[in-house]
Amino acid sequence: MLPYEALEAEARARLPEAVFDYYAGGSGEESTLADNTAAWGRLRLRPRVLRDVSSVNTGTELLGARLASPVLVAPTAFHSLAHPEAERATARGTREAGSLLVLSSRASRRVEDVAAEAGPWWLQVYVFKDRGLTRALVRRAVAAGARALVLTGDTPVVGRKRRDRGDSALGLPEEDFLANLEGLTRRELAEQAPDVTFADIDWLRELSGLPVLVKGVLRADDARACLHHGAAGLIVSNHGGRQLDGAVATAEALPEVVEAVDGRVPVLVDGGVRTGRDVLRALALGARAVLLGRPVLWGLATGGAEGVRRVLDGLREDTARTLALAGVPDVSSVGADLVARTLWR
Ligand SMILES: Cc1cc2nc3c(=O)[nH]c(=O)nc-3n(C[C@H](O)[C@H](O)[C@H](O)COP(=O)(O)O)c2cc1C
Ligand SMILES: CC(C)CC(=O)C(=O)O
Repeated sequence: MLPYEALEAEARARLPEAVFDYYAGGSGEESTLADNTAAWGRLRLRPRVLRDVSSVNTGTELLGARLASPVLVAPTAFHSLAHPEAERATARGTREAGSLLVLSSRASRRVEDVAAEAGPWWLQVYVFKDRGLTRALVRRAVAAGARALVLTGDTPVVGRKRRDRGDSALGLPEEDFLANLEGLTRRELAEQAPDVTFADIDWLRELSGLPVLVKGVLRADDARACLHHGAAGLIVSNHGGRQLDGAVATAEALPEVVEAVDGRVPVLVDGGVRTGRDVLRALALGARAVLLGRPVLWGLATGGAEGVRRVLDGLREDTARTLALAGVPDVSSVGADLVARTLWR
């Protein structure tokens, strides 16, 4: 079994079935979920030979943050389903690994408590129907030291997951569901705003004074519109195959977005990144960094903060070995020549 498969199997054995299915599952027929991993695997590599790789540097700088590798933690909801220390453990493991946490608006612990354990972190923003809830959360995140906001653009409504057994099967306590929605006592009021638009990028930037990245971009025209509204970075993502099923795999969408952005802001990518080879493929297609969703949840479920650290350290080591095998001594010198584009169609 590959290390990722073994980790997932261990998490599956530990978690209640409904929780595992909530984390692992995708929407619709799960075709995008399957495609994400498969699409990275289809990209063939073109290693360089006879380069001195006696020292390989995976260190990366991203919007002012120094990171041990170009791998970040993607925002995922409700970590208390995986571990009693929840997002506090995720934050600690991420910091110990020298990575950056993107904290979900749907975190099950208060942002202030998570921030106390975190290294550099960004807040993922869902715009709620009641924009006052979003405003209050953003203000708290700024006060607690968030360095950027990540507006998720692909979730005006929540995708229907085929393995969903309903909220009650998850057993998520009400206070965990509402952890960051101040004063809210009923779940219904925490609905996504279906009228979220590009103008909300401007709103969030003015409200917070922080750089705003947009997550969920899969097209060149949307990428250009985000830049027009002052986005400081883009994340090519299909939400791990949990929103519009049938949406293009992120490895396929990335080149189009990179081309449209033309180096003006960093482009990141997530979805099905599991190995150092996948990290190399993403960088070769022009991404500055990748984000990990489910692998971090499996690390948390199997080992708390230490489990999260192990997952991130493991991927950093795999990335370093991959770079050495590809003849690349420094992540910053990964270029488009590393992938065979003729086979990629
Ligand atoms: C259980 C789960 C919860 C998620 N919750 C959020 C969320 O609250 N906000 C968000 O922007 N994305 C959310 N995502 C999407 C991730 O940020 C990310 O795009 C995706 O998981 C990356 O794919 P991967 O899991 O294959 O690595 C969630 C994904 C999962 C699996
Ligand atoms: C509460 C949901 C909107 C969280 C999420 O983004 C997801 O489960 O994919």
